Amino acid sequence: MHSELEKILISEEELQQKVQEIGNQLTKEYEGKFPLVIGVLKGALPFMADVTRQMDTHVEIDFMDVSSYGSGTVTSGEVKIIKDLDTSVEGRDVIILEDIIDSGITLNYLISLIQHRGANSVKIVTLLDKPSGRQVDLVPDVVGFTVPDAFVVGYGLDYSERYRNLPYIGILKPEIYKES
Ligand SMILES: O=P(O)(O)OC[C@H]1O[C@H](OP(=O)(O)OP(=O)(O)O)[C@H](O)[C@@H]1O
Ligand code: HPA
Ligand SMILES: [Mg+2]
Repeated sequence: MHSELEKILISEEELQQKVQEIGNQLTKEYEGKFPLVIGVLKGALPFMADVTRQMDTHVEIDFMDVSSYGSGTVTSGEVKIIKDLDTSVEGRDVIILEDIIDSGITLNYLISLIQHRGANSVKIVTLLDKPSGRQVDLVPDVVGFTVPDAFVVGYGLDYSERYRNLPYIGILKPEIYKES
């Protein structure tokens, strides 16, 4: 385990097992369709790479980069679009893939945007859900794991742009983010 972690919350094996289950579920739900899978950068990158490879249907992929955290552990409450989609969502069956829903502010914004642009359907799939952080009313359609009220890192999730490359999810030692 990385020395700056308090503990491992979800192992690499548990992640891979869950990703496979979610991929199978999406394969069944979108059979015969051509969903547009939107990954929310940067955190959703490993989850998106793994889950789309478990989907046995045609999929189109695209990315949005939005940010509300800056480099800290508390949301600014303001969502900025850093990179917009290349694809039109009009009439499409959209699947949004997220690494974590915490306050819900990022996804709340994205769902409204994509609905407003005329998507046929929008499904929210998140690897992690942290309900204790919620500031807006938002219930995802698919949740991999519910996590406690702690700052988690790994498998795409960062603190100050570090730890995204860990193959598991861990809880960061509080002294690491209290230092800065
Ligand atoms: O529910 P919320 O409180 O809005 O938090 C969740 C969002 O925050 C993180 O992204 P961040 O803005 O830190 O960008 P990153 O993915 O590039 O790390 C995370 O990846 C989610 O997208
Ligand atoms: O717990 C978290 N970890 C990393 N990024 C995050 N963005 C929102 N919550 C978190
Ligand atoms: Mg982040």
